[in-house]
Amino acid sequence: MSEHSAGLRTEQLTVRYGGVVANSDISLTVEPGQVVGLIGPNGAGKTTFVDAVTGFTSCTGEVWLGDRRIDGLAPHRRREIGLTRTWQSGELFGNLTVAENILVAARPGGVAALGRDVFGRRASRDDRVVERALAAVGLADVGRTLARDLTLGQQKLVGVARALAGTCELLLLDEPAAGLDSHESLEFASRVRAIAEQGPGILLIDHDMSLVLGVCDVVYVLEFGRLIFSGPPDAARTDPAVVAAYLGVPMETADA
Ligand SMILES: Nc1ncnc2c1ncn2[C@@H]1O[C@H](COP(=O)(O)OP(=O)(O)OP(=O)(O)O)[C@@H](O)[C@H]1O
Repeated sequence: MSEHSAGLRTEQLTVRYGGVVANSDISLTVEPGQVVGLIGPNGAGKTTFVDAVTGFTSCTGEVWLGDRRIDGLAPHRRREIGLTRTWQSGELFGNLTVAENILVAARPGGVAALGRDVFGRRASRDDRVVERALAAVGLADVGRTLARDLTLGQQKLVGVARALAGTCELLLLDEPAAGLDSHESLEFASRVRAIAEQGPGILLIDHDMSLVLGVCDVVYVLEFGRLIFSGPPDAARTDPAVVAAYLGVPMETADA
């Protein structure tokens, strides 16, 4: 992670898939150190937004990381300058250790590179990358554990550590807590908050409303590709448009 993280800003980001406007004029900001939620019903366009920001789908409009406009950059260049993400299908490689799972994502050459020079001069630098990434998610001692031997909650955190390894200015988490029980989800939320406090802004997509509304500083709500709300989580809980589009009924505040 960088000590001086850069925020994310999009201006009128629009994605069309044929006749479907999956994202329409989305202007959104994630400041360094902020946790920002992006919520909405299935098919609202949340993953499309992450794909567009990270360069995996094309868009019109503008994407900025700090003072650098990045919407013309290839996905791997955006990753190199610190725009990192998790994937909805972000399973770990069960037969690899946690450290190997992290290095596979963090290093050019992937699994092959691990075999080539695991005993070489890059090894100590790799150790530091793994150490820092695991410390950031509060899992200092699991580097040598096989990924399949972790609890689901630990696996989710290693998925986040994998995204944090190397340069991370801005972290996009796409349904990172799917499948966690309420206790694990609370633990996950505190880790997300702790990561943001170390510098990077975080964009969090999840359907667990206790998690999102509990941990985020700001939330944006999408419906049919359009933003229908942006503001503090407590205002989202009772906003009529958000309730009608997504929540169904107003939600109590976290401390109610
Ligand atoms: N590659 C694609 N080609 C064509 N249409 C797509 C593609 N990806 C997504 N869509 C469409 O774009 C819209 C937004 O989908 P998206 O997956 O971004 O929604 P989402 O909010 O992430 O949904 P979920 O909560 O189910 O993950 C949907 O109508 C979807 O069918």
